[in-house]
Amino acid sequence: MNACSAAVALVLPLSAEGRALIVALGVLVLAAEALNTGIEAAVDHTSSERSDLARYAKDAASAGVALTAVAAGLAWVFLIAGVVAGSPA
Ligand SMILES: Nc1ncnc2c1ncn2[C@@H]1O[C@H](COP(=O)(O)OP(=O)(O)OP(=O)(O)O)[C@@H](O)[C@H]1O
Repeated sequence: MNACSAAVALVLPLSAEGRALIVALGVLVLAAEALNTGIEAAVDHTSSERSDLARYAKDAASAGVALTAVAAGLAWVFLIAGVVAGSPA
């Protein structure tokens, strides 16, 4: 998904800043996914029992990933709107 996003950003007539934003947000999503994976592993290592704290930790980490993906999606919306409007994006 990130590779597709970066490839499309390179093909579309975006400014260097627009391309940098898309690539940087893609890397941020990967970083958030890595942190989420680490938190899931740490929680599972700590205990295999179900608990509210474990659920909170995993859900918060997962929400962090979702928020970075939303940020990347919003950046795409604004950049595409700029391309459609003919203004430099
Ligand atoms: N130890 C736990 N206690 C309470 N809720 C949990 C726990 N582990 C996971 N959950 C809940 O399940 C959701 C999915 O977690 P996760 O992706 O780790 O899968 P899982 O429930 O551990 O099952 P599986 O490992 O079989 O896929 C979490 O976002 C959280 O809401």
